[in-house]
Amino acid sequence: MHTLPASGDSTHRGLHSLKNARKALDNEPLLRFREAKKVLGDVYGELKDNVAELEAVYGEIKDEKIVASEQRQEVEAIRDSIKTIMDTFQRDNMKVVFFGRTSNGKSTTINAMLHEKVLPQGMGHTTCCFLQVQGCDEEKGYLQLDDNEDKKLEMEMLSKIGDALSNENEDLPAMGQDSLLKIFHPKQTETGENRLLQNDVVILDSPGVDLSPEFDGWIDKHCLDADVFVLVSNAESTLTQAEKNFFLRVSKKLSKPNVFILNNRWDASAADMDNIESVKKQHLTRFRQFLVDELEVCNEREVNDRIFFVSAREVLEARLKARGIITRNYQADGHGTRALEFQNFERHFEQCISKSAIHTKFEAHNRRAHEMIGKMRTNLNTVLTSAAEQRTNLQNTLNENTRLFNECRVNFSTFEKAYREQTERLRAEVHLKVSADFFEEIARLDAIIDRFEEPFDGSSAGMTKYKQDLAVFVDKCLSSDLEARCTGGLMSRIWNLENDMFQYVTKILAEPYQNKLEEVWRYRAPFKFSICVDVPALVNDFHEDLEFRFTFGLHAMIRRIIAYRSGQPVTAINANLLTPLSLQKKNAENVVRDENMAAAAEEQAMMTQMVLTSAAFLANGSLGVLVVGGIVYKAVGWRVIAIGGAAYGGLYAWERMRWNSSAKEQHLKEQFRSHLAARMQHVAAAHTTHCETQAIREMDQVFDGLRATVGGVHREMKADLDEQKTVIDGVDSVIRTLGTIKGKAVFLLRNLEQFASSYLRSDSPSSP
Ligand SMILES: Nc1nc2c(ncn2[C@@H]2O[C@H](COP(=O)(O)OP(=O)(O)OP(=O)(O)O)[C@@H](O)[C@H]2O)c(=O)[nH]1
Repeated sequence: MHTLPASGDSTHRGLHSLKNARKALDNEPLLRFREAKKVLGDVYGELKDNVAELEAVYGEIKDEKIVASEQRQEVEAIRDSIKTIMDTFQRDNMKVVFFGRTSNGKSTTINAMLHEKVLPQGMGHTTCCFLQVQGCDEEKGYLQLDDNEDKKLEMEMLSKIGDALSNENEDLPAMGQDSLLKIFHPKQTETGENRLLQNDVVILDSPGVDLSPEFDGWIDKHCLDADVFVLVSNAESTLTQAEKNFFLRVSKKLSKPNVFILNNRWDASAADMDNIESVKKQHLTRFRQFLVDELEVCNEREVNDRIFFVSAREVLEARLKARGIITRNYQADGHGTRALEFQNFERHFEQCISKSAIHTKFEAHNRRAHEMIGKMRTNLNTVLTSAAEQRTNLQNTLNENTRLFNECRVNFSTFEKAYREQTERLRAEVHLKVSADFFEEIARLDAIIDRFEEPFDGSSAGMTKYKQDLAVFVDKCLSSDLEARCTGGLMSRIWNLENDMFQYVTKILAEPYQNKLEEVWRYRAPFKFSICVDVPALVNDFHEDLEFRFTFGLHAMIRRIIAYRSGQPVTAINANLLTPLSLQKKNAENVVRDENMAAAAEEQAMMTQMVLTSAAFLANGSLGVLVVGGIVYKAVGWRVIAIGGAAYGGLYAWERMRWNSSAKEQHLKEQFRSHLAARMQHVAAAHTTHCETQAIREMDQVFDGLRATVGGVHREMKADLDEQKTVIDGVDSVIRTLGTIKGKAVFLLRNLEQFASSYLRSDSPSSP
């Protein structure tokens, strides 16, 4: 017995096993069915895996543009069809139906073919319903009623249920003639393997056709899937009309059924040696006529392999004896020839049933598999086309976005360069404007100071407070004036510049990102210069000089010279210049406040000393004075000297007369203005730089804000690009996977073609 791997065994998938075993299998037609079943089962198994893989791939693709619901549903439908076919596939078998009149020996023939007494037989026994024998993997056989598949009955019940004459079957379920009782007989028994059952052959025994049969019902219920019909006739009589009628109905319902005719009980004719050949000839003529002309199921050449003269009883008993079940067997003359004829029948029967079953069962499955693979390929092609289109779209979008991204980066660096140039230009403008405003404001100082109307108090404390208040007042006026001038003059310029920057950056950003910029821009406060002149600090070293001092007096002159030489306001020069330095140091608290001022005081003292020394030199050198006086006297005459002296004295008297409180206030204000103006000129450069810094800082802030936003946008764009690349990679991988599945489908198609040529083509060994 040849053993084949069980159907669905993946390690033996493919057709190669077939080729290797081809020769052996040609002699074992029943194995061909199993092998074909296995090969096609493997194809279906692979198709199922393929569809499952495809379904999983579709499941992962969320994009409806690639896989439309129509394609998904189609794959699900293919998956369900495969499952249904595979389920029926497992049940596919080779079916033979035995017909004939009562007691012609159908049961005996079946038992002989099974090498075992499976069905009850005997003269006293009449089969009353359809009995179907099929193999089971269990060790012990059992019965099953067709309409109650869940219930297993004991094998011992068989003779009671199947026997119409039994008295004990009254309490058993009523079995109509067309009802079916399934007999599951172990494929493997203690005495060996049952070849037919092992190879998926199902045998159906029928009630006698002479028992008022309902042919149509029988055929519809039990015979539509039959591969072979065996008519067991009695060699001692001829074919009855009932037998003929049955097969005429069969050949009407099934196109070209495979019919074998067994002339059973041929042993009974053995005694009549003289007539045997003429009887056989007579039978043959009738049967040929019936098969070829009436039924038209075979031609003259084939019919010889369809009619056999046998003795089922002899064969059965011989086989039972061979297995040691009985000790004596029935044999009549010529039993050897009949035994050979029976074997001949079995060989032809096996070839016929195998070929027929392969065709009827697997041709349809093969065609369905073709259709499903075709559908799957069309489905795959649709999805592949959509995927390719989607990929092109994605790639175009990616290219466009990459171009926008690069363009945006280049534009921003161009913008940055332009921004640097603009800021430098703005710096120059701020410099010009602020310094001009500042100097204008210095020029307007007397007007500001004149607006200060606090009553003037000449006392020392009153003076200090007056000066402090004046400083605060001027500071306030100056700061607000300068702020208003500078901001007013530059605000629109700065705002325009900022707006231009915003507009430019808006333009270089792609549309979806523009609103981000607007959000940043919307909450920006307008620019304003913050100006702090700090007048109190500037007039910190201011020392008013309200002593009456004649304009052309020595003291005033020295101070003016020192102020001129040191580049400081005259009011910053100590009033007590002629007081010795050692004495001044005792009042150091008031005069020298810090190291700088100490250094200034020391410098002033040195200058005073120098001027005084020069004056003393002139005064003390009497000879020099006399010489100079003489020269002057000689040059201009006494009248001019007298007029000069009178003018000098007159000037002194006039100035002395005008020296009152109001004059002091005016003097103080004038001194304050002049001191402040000089100080402000000193700090003008620092002030301008401070304003420039503010303007530049403002611009930098705006630029930084824009850069941060653009940077964020760039990061976002980059992330988008990366994501798009990932999506494209995903689509690529889908296309690759689908390509692989498509390749597998093509391979499966080839397998199906090969299957068809090996099993289904008319010139294949299995073809009928
Ligand atoms: N001499 C002889 N007797 C046979 C032969 N075949 C069957 N018989 C006998 O005929 C009788 C009836 O055989 P079955 O096999 O029960 O006949 P059946 O066609 O199954 O009858 P039903 O079950 O009633 O339809 C049995 O006693 C068999 O021993 C044969 O070839 N030669």
